[in-house]
Amino acid sequence: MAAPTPTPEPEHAPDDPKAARVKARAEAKAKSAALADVLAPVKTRTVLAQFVQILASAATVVPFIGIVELGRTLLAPGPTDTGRVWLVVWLVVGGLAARALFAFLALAITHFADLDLQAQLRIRIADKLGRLPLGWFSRTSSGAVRKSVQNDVADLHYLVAHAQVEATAAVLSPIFALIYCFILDWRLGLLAIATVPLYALTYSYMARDLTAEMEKMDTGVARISATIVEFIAGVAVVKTFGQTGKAHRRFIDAADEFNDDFAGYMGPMLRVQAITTVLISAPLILLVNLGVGYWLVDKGWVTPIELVGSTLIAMILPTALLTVSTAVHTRQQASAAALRIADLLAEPELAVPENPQVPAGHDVRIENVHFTYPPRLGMPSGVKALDGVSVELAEGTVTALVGPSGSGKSTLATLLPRFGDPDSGSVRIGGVDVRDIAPTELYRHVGFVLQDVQLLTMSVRDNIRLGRPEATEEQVHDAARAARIHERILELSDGYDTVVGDGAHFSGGEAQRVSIARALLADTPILVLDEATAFADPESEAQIQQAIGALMVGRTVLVIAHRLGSITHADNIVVLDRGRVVEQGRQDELVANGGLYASMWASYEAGTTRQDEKIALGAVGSDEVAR
Ligand SMILES: Nc1ncnc2c1ncn2[C@@H]1O[C@H](COP(=O)(O)OP(=O)(O)OP(=O)(O)O)[C@@H](O)[C@H]1O
Repeated sequence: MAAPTPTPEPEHAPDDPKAARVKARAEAKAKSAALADVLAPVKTRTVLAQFVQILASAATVVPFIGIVELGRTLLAPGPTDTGRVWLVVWLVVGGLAARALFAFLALAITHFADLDLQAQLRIRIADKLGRLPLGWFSRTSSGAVRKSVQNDVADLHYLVAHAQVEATAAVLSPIFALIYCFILDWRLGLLAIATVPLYALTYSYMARDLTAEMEKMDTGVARISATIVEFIAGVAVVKTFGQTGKAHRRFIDAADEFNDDFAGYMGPMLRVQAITTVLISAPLILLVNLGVGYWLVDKGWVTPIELVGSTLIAMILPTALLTVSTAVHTRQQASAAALRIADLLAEPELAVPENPQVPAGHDVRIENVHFTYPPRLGMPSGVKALDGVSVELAEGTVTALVGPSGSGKSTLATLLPRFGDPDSGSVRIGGVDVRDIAPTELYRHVGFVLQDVQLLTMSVRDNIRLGRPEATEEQVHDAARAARIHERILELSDGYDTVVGDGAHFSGGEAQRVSIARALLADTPILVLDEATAFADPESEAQIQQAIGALMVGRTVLVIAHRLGSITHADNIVVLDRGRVVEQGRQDELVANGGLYASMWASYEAGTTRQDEKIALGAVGSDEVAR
């Protein structure tokens, strides 16, 4: 009898308040730790600024003392003691000046600290991006990366430059002033803060669930940012195919979701603010202080001038409390930003070998490789792309990877230049595991020309000699000639000096030939090639094929083949299906085998014949031919 299949545990126990609380606590702890880690480089300076702000806050109380002392002197019976009046006036002026000076100093310290921190973080992030595996970039949207580098780093500004100093001022200035109130009379001290406990209790009770709402809102902003970048990147295709409505949908969905999250946060937040602000509003404080204060004066426990002094102090409390709550809010926002930065900084880097080795030869041996893409939004379990693949590439031979879409061709090919490392199994070049080869050494051995051609905003010449900056003009021209792009470059306004994107606008096929020239010049003995010619017209395609032909000579080549016609002479054809090698061999062997390749070949030939017939009848345009 078959064993009963255990019921899988649900990933999240829904609506379990205890689990939710534990999770929330763990997240809050992670955020605090992330924030502390990100802010560590400026900690000493922010503490120093807070100390300076303590002095400024202490000076805040001097004008209040001055007012009471002035009142006492002026209202004292007999002639006015002008000497004492002047003394008090100078004291007040001195107090105000000291407060302004210390407050300025504190903010200057934090602003300079913030400038340094932003620069350091951007450098750390850029450095990190340089050490992440190339595969990370294809998994992560450029919108999310931009948000980390720009918005998240900038979100820390208010926290570092303002919030900590302002919160210190907001807490300590009233405390110093209140101490003075209590010195005047303990009843006046209590009266000044009479409405604060009510405010604090109401606020914390009403705002207890808002943190989660704010996080949702933050995630929403990241999602909108990512969809905008994706939408803009693909806008030409979208417009051409009249799919504006569909393509908008992802953005609209993200925006709608954000609207809901925003309303979910702002609605309760406004309610909290409206109710709690009344409890610390100036009229209510004035009413309580003057009403009860009149009674204290009437009883003879305090003098009217003391009541005026303490009432003025009570009036600064609302501003102070609002500053504190803004600082708390900013801290939450900055914590979320810090967590994203910390997450990015904690992404696993491409492991750099401690004792790097140099490959002895240029054969490639892929042994029992398994590879699973990490889980991501909407795909919690990850995708197993390679399932025990073994392939050997003899030195100087051409190996073609074929197989249905999604069979793992790109994943396998990009393991050679370490876009990612396999979960198990190994990729060896010249007998050395690619993980034991220093990255710079590896890229001297392995070059790649992929579908997504990246030309940088620099001169065409610099684009071509990216992998070999010391190349001479002649070598650059030779590579461009071999890649069938030299003539086209000479037609540009400034020839090889033309800057890509400014004066040089290449078609897809031309850009591909520039990247082939780049690979030719880099002259790596091993080459990973994606021979997609999707954008090319027949003439351009023929040129690309010639360029690729030039590129393949004398190298160990792994080519991802999309059109079987171009790889019939490959030394080995590896057929992948669902992450496994289902057959391999030469073209004639595989066709004779009658397996997956044979059926792919049959439909390829049938397609080509149909295309030829259509061309003969004049029924297709040139771009259709290219497809
Ligand atoms: N970045 C990624 N994150 C998650 N899954 C991925 C990622 N890239 C590819 N996959 C999945 O891994 C599997 C293999 O994909 P891969 O791109 O290697 O196949 P392919 O044969 O090159 O496909 P195609 O011919 O369409 O380019 C597919 O199921 C694919 O959906």
